[in-house]
Amino acid sequence: MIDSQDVVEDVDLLVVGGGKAGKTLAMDLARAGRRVVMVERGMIGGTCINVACIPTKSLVTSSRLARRAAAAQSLGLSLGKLEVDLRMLRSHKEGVVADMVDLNHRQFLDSGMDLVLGTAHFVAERTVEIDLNDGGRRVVRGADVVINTGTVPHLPSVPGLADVSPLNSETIMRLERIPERLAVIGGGYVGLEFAHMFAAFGSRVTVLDRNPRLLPREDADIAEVLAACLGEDGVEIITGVTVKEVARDEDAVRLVLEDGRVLVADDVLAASGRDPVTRDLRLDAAGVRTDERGFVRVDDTLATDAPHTWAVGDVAGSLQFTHVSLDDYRIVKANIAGGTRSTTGRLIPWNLFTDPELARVGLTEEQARTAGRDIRVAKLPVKSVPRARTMRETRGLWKAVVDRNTEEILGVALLGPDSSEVLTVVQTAMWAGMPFTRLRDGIIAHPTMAEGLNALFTSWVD
Ligand SMILES: Cc1cc2nc3c(=O)[nH]c(=O)nc-3n(C[C@H](O)[C@H](O)[C@H](O)COP(=O)(O)OP(=O)(O)OC[C@H]3O[C@@H](n4cnc5c(N)ncnc54)[C@H](O)[C@@H]3O)c2cc1C
Ligand SMILES: NC(=O)c1ccc[n+]([C@@H]2O[C@H](COP(=O)([O-])OP(=O)(O)OC[C@H]3O[C@@H](n4cnc5c(N)ncnc54)[C@H](O)[C@@H]3O)[C@@H](O)[C@H]2O)c1
Repeated sequence: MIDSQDVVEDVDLLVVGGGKAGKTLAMDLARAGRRVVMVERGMIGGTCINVACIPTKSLVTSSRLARRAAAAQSLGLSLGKLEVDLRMLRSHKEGVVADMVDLNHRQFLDSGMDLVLGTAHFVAERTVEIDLNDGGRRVVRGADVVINTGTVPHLPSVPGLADVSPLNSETIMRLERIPERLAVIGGGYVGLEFAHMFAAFGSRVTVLDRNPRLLPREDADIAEVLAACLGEDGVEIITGVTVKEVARDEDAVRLVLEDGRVLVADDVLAASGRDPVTRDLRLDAAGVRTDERGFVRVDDTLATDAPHTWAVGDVAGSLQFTHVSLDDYRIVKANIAGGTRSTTGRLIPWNLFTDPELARVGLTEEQARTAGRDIRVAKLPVKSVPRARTMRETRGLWKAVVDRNTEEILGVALLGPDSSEVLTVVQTAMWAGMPFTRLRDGIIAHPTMAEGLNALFTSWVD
C-alpha cells in the first residue's frame, strides 16, 4: 500500500534489479533523454560480472593454464613444479571483476539514469517502495516497469545438507584454501565448470548427479566424450544417484548415497540449479503472477499479467544465459516503443567452459529425430583438425546435424579447444540460411580450429 504521506516519484522507466537486460535498457532510454530509475540492491552490473560468468571464466583461464603447464614438457618447456597460489588466483579474479564493475558504474552515471542503491518491493501497480541502502526510502512509479531481479543458488533439500554449510557458486569463489576432497551435488553447468577447475587446482573432485547420465539434454555420444575427458583429468562422476543424507563427521563431511555408498569430502558444493528472486518482491501488489516455481509469468513479448510491466532475464524463466538476457532487452525495448517483438524462434547458442569446452547451437541429433526430421549426421574427432594437433589439445568430438533434403544446418555440438569461438561461424551460417556445403567448400585459413568445419561437413556417419 502506498502511504498517504508518501511522495510518489513518476518516471518513464523503472527498472527493478540491474541485470544484463535491465541495465542496458536503463542506459539506452536515459541516454535518449527519458527519466529512468534503476534500483539495484548491491551488485553494480548484476550477477554475471560480480559472481557468475566473469569471475568463473577468469578462474577457468587459470585452471586451463595450470593444465597446460602440467603438460608443458610435451611442448618442449620445463616450468618446474606448478604451485597454485590461491591468494593470487583470487586477486586475478577480483581484479577483472572490479574493473568491470567500475566501468559499469561509470557508464550508468554517464547515461543520466538515476541509479538507486536499495531493495525494492511492489506496493501497487507499476510502483515500488525502495529501502535505500544508506537509510530512508523512496516510492517510485514507472510508466513502464521492467523486473530484472535474476536468480540465486538453489539449496537442494537433502537431509542434513544445510547443517554442513555447503558451498554454492558464490561462496566457493571466496574459499581461502583449496579443498583436498570436493564433492559436487549437481553435474550441470555450474557443477562441471567448478569440478574441472578445482581438479586442475589439485582437489580430488567427485560429481554426483541424479540424472542417469551427464548432460541429458545433449546427445549421449557428446556427453560420453566429455565425461571421459573429465575422468582423465581426475574428476570422478557418479550419475543416477540420490544423496540420502549429509552429515559433518569431525573435520570431514560424509555424504550417504541412496545405494548405501558413503563419500567423504572436505567441502560440498551445491550446484543443483537456481531459484528466481521473486519471493520478497510482493508481486501480488503489482498484479504480476508467477509460475509454480516462482518465475515471473510472461508471454512471448515478455509482458507480465500487469499492464506496462515486463520481466526479463533469468527471473522471467528465460534460458539462464547473459546473452539471452541481453536479447530480452532488445525485445522489451522494441515492445515498450509499441512493437510486437517475440521470443519465439530465437536461435540461442551456449558454451560449457570445461576443458575442452562444449559449444552448442540448434538441435541435437536426438531432438531432430524426435521432431521427425529427415537428417544427416556428421562427426569429426577433434584430433583430425591440424590446429588441435599443433596445440596438443586433441580431445573432443564435433558433431553436426543437417536436413537431408534442404541441406540446412539444424545444429552443432562442438566439443574441443576454442569451440566457443568456432560456434559463431556456424551460427552465422545458420542465420544466413546457408546450406552446409558453404562451410564444406569455403576457403578457411589454415591452420585454425574453424578450418575443421571443411572436414566436419564431409564426415557423415548417417
Ligand atoms: C557460476 C555461474 C556462471 C555462469 N556463467 C555464465 C556464462 O559463462 N555465460 C552465460 O551466458 N551465462 C552464465 N551464467 C548465467 C548468467 O550469470 C545469468 O543468466 C545472468 O547473470 C542473468 O542475468 P539477469 O539479467 O537475469 O539478472 P542478474 O544479473 O541476475 O541481475 C539481477 C539483479 O537484481 C538485483 N536485485 C534482486 N532483487 C532486487 C530487489 N528487490 N531490489 C533491487 N535489486 C534487486 C540483484 O542484486 C542483481 O544485481 C552463469 C551463472 C552462474 C551461477
Ligand atoms: N557457461 C555458462 O554459460 C554457464 C555456466 C554456469 C551456469 N550457467 C547457467 O546457470 C544455470 C544454473 O546452473 P546449474 O548448474 O546450477 O543448474 P543446471 O540446471 O544446469 O544443473 C543442475 C544439475 O543438478 C542436478 N541435480 C539437481 N538436484 C540434485 C540433487 N538433489 N542431487 C543430485 N543432482 C541434482 C540436475 O540433475 C542437473 O544436472 C545453468 O542452467 C546455465 O543456464 C551457465
